[in-house]
Amino acid sequence: MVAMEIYKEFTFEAAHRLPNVPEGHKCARLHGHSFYVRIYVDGPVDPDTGWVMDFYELKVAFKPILERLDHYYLNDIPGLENPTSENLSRWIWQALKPDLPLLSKLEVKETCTSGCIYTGP
Ligand SMILES: Nc1nc2c(c(=O)[nH]1)N=C([C@H](O)[C@H](O)COP(=O)(O)OP(=O)(O)OP(=O)(O)O)CN2
Ligand SMILES: [Zn+2]
Repeated sequence: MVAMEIYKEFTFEAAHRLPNVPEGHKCARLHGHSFYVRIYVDGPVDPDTGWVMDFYELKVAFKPILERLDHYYLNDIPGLENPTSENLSRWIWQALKPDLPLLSKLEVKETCTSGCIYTGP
């Protein structure tokens, strides 16, 4: 059976500040981003359906997590007191993996030019 990696993209808006940056760093100030998240799952292509899993199921799995992030101040969310891209990636992974066992990788971008790729655990 052929294995493939598929993905789905999401965006959300949120505010944050980075509490542990050096004095005078611009990211210590409150600011916001249009965050971009790409969720990957890896698995065998079912010969009957022709897919690894339905993209819709991926959307359903991520929805409750998205709702915890969208239009919130990330620093207020338990586990995201220091909401760097790296910490946000790990936080999403830990929240999503139990409901999405085929999760293989995720990307978080906070600007057009800056982001993080995480492969767990
Ligand atoms: N390794 C990390 N470095 C930085 C993070 C991070 O999460 N991980 N975060 C920030 C800030 O949140 C900042 O908002 C984004 O940084 P930066 O790429 O410098 O943003 P710019 O808008 O200035 O990007 P340019 O495209 O270079 O204008 C900082 N560092
Ligand atoms: Zn930022």
